[in-house]
Amino acid sequence: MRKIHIFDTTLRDGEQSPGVNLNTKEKLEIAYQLEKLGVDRIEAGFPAASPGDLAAVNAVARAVKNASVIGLARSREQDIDAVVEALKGAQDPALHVFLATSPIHRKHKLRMEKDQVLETAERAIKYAKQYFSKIEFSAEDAGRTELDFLCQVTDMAIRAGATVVNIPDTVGYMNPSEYGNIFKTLKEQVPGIEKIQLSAHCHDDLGMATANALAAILNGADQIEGTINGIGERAGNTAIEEVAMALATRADFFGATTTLNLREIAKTSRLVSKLTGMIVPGNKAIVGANAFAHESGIHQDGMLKEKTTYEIISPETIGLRDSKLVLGKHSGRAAFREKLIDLGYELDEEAVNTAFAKFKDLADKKKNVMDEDIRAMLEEKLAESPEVYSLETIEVSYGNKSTPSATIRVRTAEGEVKEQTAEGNGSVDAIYNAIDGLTTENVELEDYSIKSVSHGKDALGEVHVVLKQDEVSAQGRGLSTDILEASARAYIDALNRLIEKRKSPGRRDKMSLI
Ligand SMILES: CC(=O)SCCNC(=O)CCNC(=O)[C@H](O)C(C)(C)COP(=O)(O)OP(=O)(O)OC[C@H]1O[C@@H](n2cnc3c(N)ncnc32)[C@H](O)[C@@H]1OP(=O)(O)O
Ligand SMILES: CC(C)C(=O)C(=O)O
Ligand SMILES: [Mg+2]
Repeated sequence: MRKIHIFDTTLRDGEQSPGVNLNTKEKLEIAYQLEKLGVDRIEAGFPAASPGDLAAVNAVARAVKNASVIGLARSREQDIDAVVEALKGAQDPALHVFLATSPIHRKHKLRMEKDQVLETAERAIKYAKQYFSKIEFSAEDAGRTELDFLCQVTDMAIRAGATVVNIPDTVGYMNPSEYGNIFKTLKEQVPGIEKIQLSAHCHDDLGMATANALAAILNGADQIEGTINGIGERAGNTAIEEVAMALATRADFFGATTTLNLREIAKTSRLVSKLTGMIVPGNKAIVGANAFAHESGIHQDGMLKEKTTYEIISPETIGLRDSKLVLGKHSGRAAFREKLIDLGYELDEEAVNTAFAKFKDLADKKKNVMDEDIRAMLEEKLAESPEVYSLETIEVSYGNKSTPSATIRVRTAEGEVKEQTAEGNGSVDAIYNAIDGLTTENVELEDYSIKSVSHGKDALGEVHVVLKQDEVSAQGRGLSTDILEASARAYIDALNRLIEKRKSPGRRDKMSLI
């Protein structure tokens, strides 16, 4: 299999992401992790950009032992000198020098004719040659450069002494067949091309950075440049983890491989996200939180039977522990049953069905049903003692300039529906006054507490109350995504238990599974 070299530019192009600024310590931490990941080349920064970046590149250059360390420079002597300075102490230093070649860049940015571009780049490469044996030349905006001129530029770079020629799609304008064709043409038409490595550097403006990089590989590219998590200027660069996993997963198709230690991918992604502050979207290929998560019942059932039904990569390959079955409104019984086993509950089929129906109700109200939600739902008391009152509906009116009121409708054990409206000094007080008005019980609220069962705005709220009547007290619990409903449920639960206790005084409260 052909080996594809991985040129990591997380610390240079990745750092060009708006809002990202890595200090020396952070660059070093990422560089050490990139070494563990096994990238071949690390572009550590642009030393001419600032004394701080020069110092950071120098720290990386001195620290890294198992990858070549590279600094970027314009085709200007002072930039090249800054790279020479920054790479002092590097075990395997290399220069990356660039000049734009496309008509748009020549005319508007550089204000140079074609021959001036050729001369300037040639002069820079030859100047650098006295300091570096390894020089990569990039024809910036190669994607929008006339193909015959790009052949001329590549020829010049090889003759001047470049060891790698990079073909950047600087503005992410290419599609895979066009970009692949550039590599094919250069391979066919430029003399001496076999003496150097051809490199691909893609941007994701049209979402094709990885596809374009793979097309380059299919057409002879020896090196892929990219960043971890695909961060970088504007929409970012080719994500290295995507290329590495595409080659590993579809070796049958690409016939090429990297020497990356794939098990370090997840860790590297997390570190880069943490230090750059660039959050990885949940649906990001390979490293997104959902890349190995399955939510829908049919998929979960398939996964439980055989993982390859819905996973083309095993999470262990990139250093994750396992796939996740996420319970939500699309989940089915198979995944729910599995979750119950995971959480340590043994329920018979009927209990599973009852719990599953409750779970579906909850999933309609809540985006993510967490383990804590399921535990709380399962441990909610069984209607073991007959419910004297059960909550039918609740309506609360609250305004900071008006008196809160609540209308509660309950059903009695005999099937009678009763409704009562009451006011209170707060919403919960109004609810409790309305419930009091529905019953003939004279109870005292001894304790009230509320807590969130899981996390997030839609977390389940759990209310505990203790009611007292003639020295007998009972506690009740209510659970809902709405705290007022949870409050009403807790009060009615305690009321039912109090009535039950009065009827059979020796009996203890018992919580049990559904
Ligand atoms: C596609 C890429 O990712 S390229 C890399 C982008 N990275 C950076 O720009 C790194 C951070 N940059 C910087 O700190 C600054 O831009 C510096 C220090 C490099 C230069 O700063 P300044 O001297 O103030 O120049 P400024 O940034 O305003 O303009 C860039 C100049 O470089 C010229 N230039 C651009 N690319 C090149 C090149 N490859 N070779 C030679 N000159 C170039 C421009 O034409 C412009 O020249 P002009 O001032 O004569 O018009
Ligand atoms: C410096 C070059 C390689 C670059 O980042 C680009 O053209 O996108
Ligand atoms: Mg770039």
